Amino acid sequence: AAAAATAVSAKPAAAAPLSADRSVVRLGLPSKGRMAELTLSLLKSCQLSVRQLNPRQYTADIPQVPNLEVWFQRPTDIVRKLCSGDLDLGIVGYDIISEYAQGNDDLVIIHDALDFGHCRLSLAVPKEGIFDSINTLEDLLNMPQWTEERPMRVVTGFGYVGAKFLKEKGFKHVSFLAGDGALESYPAMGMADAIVDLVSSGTTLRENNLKEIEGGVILESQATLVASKKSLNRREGVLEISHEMLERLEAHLTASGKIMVNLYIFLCHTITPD
Ligand SMILES: Nc1ncnc2c1ncn2[C@@H]1O[C@H](COP(=O)(O)OP(=O)(O)OP(=O)(O)O)[C@@H](O)[C@H]1O
Ligand SMILES: O=P(O)(O)OC[C@H]1O[C@H](OP(=O)(O)OP(=O)(O)O)[C@H](O)[C@@H]1O
Repeated sequence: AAAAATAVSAKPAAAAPLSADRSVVRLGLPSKGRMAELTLSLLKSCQLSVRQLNPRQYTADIPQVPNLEVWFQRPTDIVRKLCSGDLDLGIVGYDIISEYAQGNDDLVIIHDALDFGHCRLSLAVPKEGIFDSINTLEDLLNMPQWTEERPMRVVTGFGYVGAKFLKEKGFKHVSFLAGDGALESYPAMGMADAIVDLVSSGTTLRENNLKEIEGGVILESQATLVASKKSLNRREGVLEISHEMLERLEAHLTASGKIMVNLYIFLCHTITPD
């Protein structure tokens, strides 16, 4: 068990050397969860239909793009595998990149607004009790309740960005508890004072008697196309495939009235050395 524990690190994978024994380009797509189907339908709208022979297989292809392998992975693993050099491109939410790449500068977002998976990562507290008159981050920061012995207990699946945000905002007495889901239940169970979680419609917060506070949005997220800079610079075909995907995404999103926010591109000359 000790050996296993040392093999698993909370830190992002260090930028790995590019594996030379692979000539095919790899794109990671979400294998399940709310992003999975939306990703496939966006690609389909861009005439980039993914062909998966068997729904239990994790690999597929896009006939219009030769030399590209699609790998279905959990979003967190897409980011980890981009960092380790085992994927070259991926489609994932910006929230997941922020949390799991942890500033790894090998990752580059080449399209930051694919127009689905919109949500925000937000700090929320109970509507009532000691939080009755707490409406801003400053109110929360100035609450006398938080001390070294009794810190504000925050439950989240976003320990890295959550802690970074609160530290930057001047919170000193905070402890974090990791949770995977149904985080909105923790305050009512007496296990946490606040939560840092994704919010979209706000219904889940409301139904659990929680509220967001002014200044408490940590980040805004939607689906993005992300690449390994090393792959873009050095693996044959990655730049061309990125270009092709971006052109098709741009054509589709522009036709549906969306503005391209960040065509990182292009690309050809602007990728900085890794
Ligand atoms: N309520 C929401 N509305 C819109 N997009 C969301 C919402 N919640 C999450 N997302 C986006 O969808 C992504 C995947 O969320 P989802 O809950 O499906 O995760 P998952 O891959 O099934 O993992 P897990 O089940 O472990 O949470 C998130 O990283 C985020 O970018
Ligand atoms: O603002 P809303 O539209 O209500 O959406 C917010 C909820 O959506 C996500 O949970 P999800 O449905 O993925 O379930 P989970 O709690 O198991 O992660 C998120 O973690 C919130 O709980």
